[in-house]
Amino acid sequence: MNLSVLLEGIDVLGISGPADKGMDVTSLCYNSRHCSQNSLFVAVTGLKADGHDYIDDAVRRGAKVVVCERDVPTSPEITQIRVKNGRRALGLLARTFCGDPSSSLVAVGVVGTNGKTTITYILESIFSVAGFCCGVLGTVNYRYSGLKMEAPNTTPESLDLQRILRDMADNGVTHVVAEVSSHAIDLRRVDDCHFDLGIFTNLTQDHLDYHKTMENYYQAKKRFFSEVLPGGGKFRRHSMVVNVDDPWGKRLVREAGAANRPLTFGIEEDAHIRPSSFDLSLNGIKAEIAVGPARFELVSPLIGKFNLSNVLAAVSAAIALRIPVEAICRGVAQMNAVPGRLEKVSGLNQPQVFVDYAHTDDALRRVLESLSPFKKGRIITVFGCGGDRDRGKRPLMGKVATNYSDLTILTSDNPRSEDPLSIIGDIEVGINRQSIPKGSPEELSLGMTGRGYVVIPDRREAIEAAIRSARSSDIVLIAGKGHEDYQIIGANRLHFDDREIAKEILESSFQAD
Ligand SMILES: CC(=O)N[C@H]1[C@@H](OP(=O)(O)OP(=O)(O)OC[C@H]2O[C@@H](n3ccc(=O)[nH]c3=O)[C@H](O)[C@@H]2O)O[C@H](CO)[C@@H](O)[C@@H]1O[C@H](C)C(=O)N[C@@H](C)C(=O)N[C@H](CCC(=O)O)C(=O)O
Ligand SMILES: Nc1ncnc2c1ncn2[C@@H]1O[C@H](COP(=O)(O)OP(=O)(O)OP(=O)(O)O)[C@@H](O)[C@H]1O
Ligand SMILES: N[C@H](CCC[C@H](N)C(=O)O)C(=O)O
Ligand SMILES: [Mg+2]
Repeated sequence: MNLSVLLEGIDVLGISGPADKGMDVTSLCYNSRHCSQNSLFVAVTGLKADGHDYIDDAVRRGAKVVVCERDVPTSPEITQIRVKNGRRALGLLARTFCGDPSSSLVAVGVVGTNGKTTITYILESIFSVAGFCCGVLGTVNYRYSGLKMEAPNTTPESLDLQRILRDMADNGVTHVVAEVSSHAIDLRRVDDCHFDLGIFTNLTQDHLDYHKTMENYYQAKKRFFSEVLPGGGKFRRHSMVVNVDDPWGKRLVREAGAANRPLTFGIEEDAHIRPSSFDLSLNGIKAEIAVGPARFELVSPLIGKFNLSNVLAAVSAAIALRIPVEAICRGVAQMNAVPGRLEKVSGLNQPQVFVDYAHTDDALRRVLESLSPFKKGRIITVFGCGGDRDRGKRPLMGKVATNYSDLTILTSDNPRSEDPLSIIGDIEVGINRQSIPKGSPEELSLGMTGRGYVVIPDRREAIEAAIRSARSSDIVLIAGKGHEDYQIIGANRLHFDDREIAKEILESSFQAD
């Protein structure tokens, strides 16, 4: 693409080098290692590294244009374009380079601490029943038109996002549903995507390693509704769907509602869309939904009250997009499982074993609250906390898990660069050791029966101990890694899948019917 076309709309602070705006740029890159002949390299000041340190590398690989935030010595045949914020420029350049793909798509962004992935799956199912061709971007993968791509991040970097949206539009996709993480909003990954609708699920503690305070975390999410979304909506009535059971959701309506005409949903609170009655069982959800004076029935195979909230979010979004109720109900009913979210891995006559992605205290509490009414024996929970992530959530998760479980096994999640035992130590701080004593793995193998917790740092051994000590009347919850098929220990990413391991152990320990 012609450089002068590419630079339209970019706030250029200065240009040095040949500055031949007529030159042709063959590709855009934010990672020097991806540069080739006639690339344009955008130097991004990162949190770990500084793209400006890789300009030489980009040039060596063939980059002819460098967009940067400060002057960097380069050879005279390189065009250097100075901008205030490399990340911001990257998004704009990418949008132009890819032909602004989101303008021809209906795009829904899902924002919130928990429930995003689940809601994208439900909406995907509704869109498909309604006859639309749906693309999804999220934690589990990026998928559209029969393609499935690994997701290095829940929300892709702006350039990757624009490229994928381009490919979606070229392959017949009409509707996109994207999880929009707080990191993505803060790091400007989605600023150049036109969203038609934003969904807010909830806000509870997570990612304070990055945001530092809940207020900052809220402000990051709010930015999506107050700065990224407004003006985008192709559907005049509502461009924002909000869970008003969540106090931050109520605040969001007050602070970002005016420009977005919110459609609210809730189970406990008065809302535009709410269940007039519902029934929760291990077979799923049955609910009568009230939309003003209108009523309709729906069923979902998903388990738990938190999933009723997720269903309401998807239903509200679909209503805002004017999808017929009949298609909404069929779409909800057909979406029977989200990988690694309360995924049942056991069979008949075995303890009920679930693999779930709860990695915050709120998620753990809601999942355990949802399972508790159905327990005939004990609830045994296996979990750990990720390394190099929010440390403040560790004791909170320890408290919730041990309060709601008869037996808790503390283990490792993805320890990353941290010492697994020190992460477990942080979790133990939240446990009331007077009422919930620490047992040893030996006591557990001898049939420890009372309430308590045990530390088994090796995750496979922990899952094995939980399942082997379970009776067929027990429920085992393996939380934190859900769909992940790897474990990150130090810098190594090793194959590891809770579901595979649990099934293997169940097979060798219990006979399924
Ligand atoms: C905290 C965070 O989000 N960091 C993201 C950010 O990294 P960064 O700014 O630190 O980048 P950096 O590593 O310092 O590098 C700076 C620049 O130098 C460039 N570079 C670097 C090396 C080199 O050889 N050549 C080169 O050009 C890099 O390409 C980059 O442009 O920008 C990178 C490029 O897009 C992302 O890969 C990286 O995600 C990291 C891997 C990450 O772990 N992110 C997580 C926390 C995250 O984003 N999570 C949310 C979901 C959370 C949830 O849902 O619970 C997500 O959306 O995935
Ligand atoms: N509405 C909800 N409220 C609270 N907890 C929830 C809700 N929905 C799901 N959960 C819990 O949170 C976990 C993660 O759910 P899901 O993957 O749908 O959320 P997410 O927002 O995409 O998370 P992430 O940010 O990690 O990608 C689930 O496994 C479940 O334990
Ligand atoms: N996307 C989330 C997922 C965490 C999942 C958990 N398994 C971990 O590794 O901490 C994060 O990056 O914080
Ligand atoms: Mg997700």
